[in-house]
Amino acid sequence: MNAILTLNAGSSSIKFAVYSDAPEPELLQVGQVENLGPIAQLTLNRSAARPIGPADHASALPAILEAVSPVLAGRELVGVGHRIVHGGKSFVAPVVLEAEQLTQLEALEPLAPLHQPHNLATVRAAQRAFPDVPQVGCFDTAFHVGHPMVNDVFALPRRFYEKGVRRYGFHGLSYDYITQTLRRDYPELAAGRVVVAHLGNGASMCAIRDGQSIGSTMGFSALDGLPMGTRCGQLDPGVLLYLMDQGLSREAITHILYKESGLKGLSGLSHDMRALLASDDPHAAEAIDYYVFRIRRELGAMAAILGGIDGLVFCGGIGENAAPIRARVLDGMEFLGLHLDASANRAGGPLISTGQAHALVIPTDEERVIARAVVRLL
Ligand SMILES: Nc1ncnc2c1ncn2[C@@H]1O[C@H](COP(=O)(O)OP(=O)(O)O)[C@@H](O)[C@H]1O
Ligand SMILES: CC(=O)OP(=O)(O)O
Ligand SMILES: [Mg+2]
Repeated sequence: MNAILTLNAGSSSIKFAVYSDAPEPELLQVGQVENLGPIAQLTLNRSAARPIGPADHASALPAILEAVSPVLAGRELVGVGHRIVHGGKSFVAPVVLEAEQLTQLEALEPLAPLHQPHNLATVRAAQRAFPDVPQVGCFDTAFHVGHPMVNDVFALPRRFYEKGVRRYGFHGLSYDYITQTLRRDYPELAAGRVVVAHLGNGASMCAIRDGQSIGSTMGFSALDGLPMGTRCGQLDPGVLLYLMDQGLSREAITHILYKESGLKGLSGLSHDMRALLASDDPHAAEAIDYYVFRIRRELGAMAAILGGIDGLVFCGGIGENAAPIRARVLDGMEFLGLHLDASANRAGGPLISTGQAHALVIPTDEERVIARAVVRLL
C-alpha cells in the first residue's frame, strides 16, 4: 500500500499525518510537534507529549519522520502534501512544488510572516529528506478565489490592486473541509447560505453560498478580521500611521500586531482561551467580551450579505471545544433563526440549535483536505 505524508506548519507547531492513497484517504497516523523552540514536544496519535529537545520548523522534520517510520515501513511514500498559507494571485489550486514555485511563494513571505517562511522551510526540509517524492502545495487562499469583487478590493488607488494588494482570505483548507462535510452530511445546508467560524489560534469567518466563498474576515494578510490568540484583527489603518509617528520601527510594529495583540494583548495574561475562561481577572473577561463581540458583529454582517443564513458552523480549537464562547455568540441570535440548544452545546453538538437555521460544531481537518489533494494531483 502507498502512503502520503501531510505537513501543516503553523506559527509555533507542525501538524502531521500519514494517509493511504485511496480516493478517500485512510488516516494511518496523526501527530504534532508543538512549542517549536528550545523544548519542542511531539505528540503522536493523541498520546502524551514527549520532549524532543530544541527544534525549529526545518529541524523538527527528522523527529516527525522517526515517529512515522513504523507506519511508513513496507509502504511507498508517493507524495508529501503541505499547507501553504499564501498562494497570492497565481496559486489557485494544489500544485507540485519545484524550485520555481518556491521562489514565487517566497515573495509572499512578508504577507504572512508567521506562516509562509515556516511553510516553505518545511517544504525544503521534506525535499531534502525525500528528493524523489513530489511535494504538493495546498493553499489557504485558494478557497476564496472567485469571491465577489467587493470582497476582493480595498478602496485604494487601482494600481495597488493590480500589484496584488487584495483581500485574499485564509483558512481555505478548513473551509474546504467543512464545505465537503456539509455536502455529505447536510446537503440542503451545503446548497444554502452558511457562515463558518474557524476559531483557532488564528481565526476567521467565511460567508459561503452554495459551497462558494463570497466573503471572509481575513484579507491581505492573516491579521485582519477577528482578534486572535496574539494577532489584532481589524484595525483602523490610522493606528499604524500613529505608531510610525511614535517612532516604532517596522519590526516593532510587526511584532506588536502579530505576537503581542489579540487575546494576549487585551488580557495581558495569555493567548490561550482556556486560560482566559478559567481566569477571574477582569482583563481576561474584557478580552473574551471583545472576542465574542467581533464574532457576533461579523455574523450579522455576513447574514446581511447572504440575505439570511441557513447554517452557522463552529470549528478550530476554540470553536470545537469552548462551549461558553459558542453560547455567547448565539445569545440573542433568534432573529437569524438560531436558537441555542444549551445542553447539546455543552455536549459538543454536532447540532447545537433548534429553529430553522442550524448551528453546528464540526471538527475541521485540514490534513485530510491536503491528503485528498495529493491523491487527486498524483
Ligand atoms: N477546551 C478548550 N476551551 C477553550 N479553548 C480551547 C480549548 N481547547 C483548545 N482551545 C483553544 O484552541 C486554540 C488552538 O486552536 P487550533 O485550531 O488547534 O489552533 P491552530 O491550528 O491555529 O494552531 C488554543 O489556543 C486554545 O485557546
Ligand atoms: C492563516 C492562519 O491564521 O492560520 P492559523 O490559524 O493556522 O494560524
Ligand atoms: Mg490552524
